[in-house]
Amino acid sequence: MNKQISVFILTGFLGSGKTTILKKMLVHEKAKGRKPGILLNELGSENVEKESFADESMIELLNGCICCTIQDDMRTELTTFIKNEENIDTLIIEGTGIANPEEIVEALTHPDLIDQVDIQSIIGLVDASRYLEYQSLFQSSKEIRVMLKQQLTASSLIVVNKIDLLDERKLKKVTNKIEQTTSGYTPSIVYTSFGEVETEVLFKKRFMTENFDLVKDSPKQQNHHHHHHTHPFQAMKLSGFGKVSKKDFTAWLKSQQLLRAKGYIRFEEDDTIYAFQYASRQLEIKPIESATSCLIIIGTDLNQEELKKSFEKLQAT
Ligand SMILES: Nc1nc2c(ncn2[C@@H]2O[C@H](COP(=O)(O)OP(=O)(O)OP(=O)(O)O)[C@@H](O)[C@H]2O)c(=O)[nH]1
Repeated sequence: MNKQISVFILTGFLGSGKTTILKKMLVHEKAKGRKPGILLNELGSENVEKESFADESMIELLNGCICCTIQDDMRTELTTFIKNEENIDTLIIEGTGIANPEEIVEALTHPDLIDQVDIQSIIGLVDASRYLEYQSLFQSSKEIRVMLKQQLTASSLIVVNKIDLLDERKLKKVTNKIEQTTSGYTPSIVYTSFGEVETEVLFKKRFMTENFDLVKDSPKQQNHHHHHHTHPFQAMKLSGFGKVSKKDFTAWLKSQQLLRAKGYIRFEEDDTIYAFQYASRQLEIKPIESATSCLIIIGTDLNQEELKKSFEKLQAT
């Protein structure tokens, strides 16, 4: 397999400190002798911070959020970037303040891209000085609260930033609120100002993507897969499988606890290879010219061994 680029995703509401932390990460990577690249996404037609990154290897995605509308753009841009900038070791993605990080994971786990990147962590920034206001029924909107929840529950590390701007009593309230929002997700939380987080904490690998090759992973070798319990939001890829029945596959997808599945597949019913998308419990298929079968699953607390076993059974029947 070719070299994989380590990817960090920075998320957090407007002004929470994403750019501040991004700059620190760039300094750290360079000091370690690694070459970082950055992907900046802006809602507007111009990136006002561009000047600060004039010397960096950079992709800019303007005029929209990395959501469904420009996800394809992001994937194409990334694929070209990876091809042209062979010496990049680390890629740091800063979403817009209103991006849902799951959409970024979605683009990175596209079957054509997943093997080239290694998602390390989703770092969620919180502006401690304004968090209570954003959570208040009176001072903010439902959209803001929903978005903050999406950002925090998808994060593998939460950085509570700007603690210089509030007292201990208020910080305690912020902590309680975050714990309430993320209950059941258990991401790690650190407290800081100006994004001063120890690099071991910041750069720790917290997002897991497991690869299962059904041809190579004979039953005897299965114990090679480690079980990581760092964060429940994760991805897995299955490859090396043959045709399956379309009916069984659809039923199987619906019987599993998944957020999302996608990939390339051949059905017993005909000889075509299809690109498929499974979201909101709906399966969509589209014939394509050529591809190697693979199945990518994204979810929380996936029982990967069980999923793999039950999918293997599907093939045998
Ligand atoms: N007082 C204080 N200011 C901070 C802290 N961290 C960042 N700032 C300032 O807050 C402002 C916004 O920080 P950025 O890092 O640009 O935030 P961002 O999340 O990238 O903002 P957007 O680009 O709007 O999404 C800047 O002026 C920073 O210098 C902090 O811990 N305390």
